[in-house]
Amino acid sequence: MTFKTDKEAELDTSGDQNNYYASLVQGQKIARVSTFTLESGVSLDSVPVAYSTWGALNEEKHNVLVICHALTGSSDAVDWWRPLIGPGKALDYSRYLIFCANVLGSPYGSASPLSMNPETGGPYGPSFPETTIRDDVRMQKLVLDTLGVQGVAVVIGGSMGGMTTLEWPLCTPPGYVKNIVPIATSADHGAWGISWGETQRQAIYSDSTFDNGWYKPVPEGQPRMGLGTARTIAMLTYRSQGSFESRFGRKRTIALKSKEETDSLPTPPPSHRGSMSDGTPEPLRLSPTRFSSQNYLQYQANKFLSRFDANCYIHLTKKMDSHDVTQGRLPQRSDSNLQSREKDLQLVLGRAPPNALVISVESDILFRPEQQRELARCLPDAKFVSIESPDGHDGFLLEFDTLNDVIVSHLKDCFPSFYTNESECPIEAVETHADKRVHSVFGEAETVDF
Ligand SMILES: CC(=O)SCCNC(=O)CCNC(=O)[C@H](O)C(C)(C)COP(=O)(O)OP(=O)(O)OC[C@H]1O[C@@H](n2cnc3c(N)ncnc32)[C@H](O)[C@@H]1OP(=O)(O)O
Ligand SMILES: N[C@@H](CCO)C(=O)O
Repeated sequence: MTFKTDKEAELDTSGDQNNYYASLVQGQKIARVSTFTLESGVSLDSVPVAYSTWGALNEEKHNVLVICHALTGSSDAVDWWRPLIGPGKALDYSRYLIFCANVLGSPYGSASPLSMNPETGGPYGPSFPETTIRDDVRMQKLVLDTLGVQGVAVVIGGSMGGMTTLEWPLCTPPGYVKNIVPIATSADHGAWGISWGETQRQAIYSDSTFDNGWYKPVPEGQPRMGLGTARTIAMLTYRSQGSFESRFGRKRTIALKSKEETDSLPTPPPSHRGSMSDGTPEPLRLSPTRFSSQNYLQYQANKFLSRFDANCYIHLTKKMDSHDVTQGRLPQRSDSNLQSREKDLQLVLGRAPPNALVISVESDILFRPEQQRELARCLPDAKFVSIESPDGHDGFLLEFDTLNDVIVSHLKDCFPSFYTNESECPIEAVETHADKRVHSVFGEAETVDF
């Protein structure tokens, strides 16, 4: 199938054969947009957009549920929201066509720093142009057009995915999106969020192997120290002090180190070692005792290094920094006619559909509950739900039961016609790979070899 018109998507199965990270994602498809002009004015040609779908379109082609992934997610929502997906669940592919696309700049299959730059024949690397949340929405809408979609029932997403969720009704024709569920997100990325992102980027820049972004872009070529440190910093913002204390407290563990790693440990001078009771220096331990929380962070860093790319990480954190729903959407005003922040937000978000469900995680220190309360006040007739969770920001990826209950009940209220018969799947031909997945097991590994 080929489209000659600019800015239409062509369905394609080739993807980018050289992208290792995209090969980690199961069952996704690729659409290719012939020409796309980014908000920055830069044009890209033959732009791949990786996406996954579950379920089928109804006759009116408007039973679409769009999921927007977070910073390091992929189009495979089953990978990170599995307990919410399935018949009778919040993301019910027997009632909706569920669509989730990978954002621009992510390593999981859409155009990114890993893509080939046609001008050089090599990967874009750090020269990949900046993209915005609005670019993602406009791009994903083109893919929906190609799939024949006439309208979207609801857009749901958390964190960066919540930013995308907010932009969907603002970047598409009025009435195209009927409802939104922004979770653990904000109307703009404030100084706090920008600064955490900058701290993580600085960790990457300071790694000597980063080479201004021109490292070999496969897991082995990564600026490992920098990206690993960025992830450990990020993990602290995704969780909470309470969850760290209750999970790890002062528990200790033995870090199993390789002989090479142990041999390369610097030998501290005797004055820096502890003392034995007779005053002689404490002997060096070859397997130093570590706190369990240190091990956990190291483990998370290593896990991340095997699945994410540093240039993509920098790109996506900058994309989040660009998020501001009011940007370019407010009338020109003189200084004497300035409005309050809330009035400005009401003006812009007033264009979103009514009855949004805004969800907050009460212990979130990154996207703070007051930011979601503000959204709920400024979106027309919105509802606000706070989820009790000790897990901080990542609560939106962990509190499955509560999320499921509040979203199901909300969708039943908003779209009763999709729920007329509880016992039957209104769409028979349901194609999904959701059922074939193995549930991931979260557990404690107190002694980890890395
Ligand atoms: C193809 C792709 O990869 S797509 C992208 C997938 N990822 C995403 O979509 C991003 C969103 N997901 C996330 O951010 C995370 O996965 C979350 C929030 C959903 C869950 O985080 P997790 O890291 O799985 O949870 P948690 O914090 O409980 O950590 C569990 C892991 O830490 C390990 N762990 C726990 N305690 C310790 C410790 N003291 N020391 C070392 N390791 C430990 C566990 O063994 C477990 O290991 P495993 O992941 O290999 O099973
Ligand atoms: N844990 C999530 C948090 C970002 O919101 C991620 O890595 O994408």
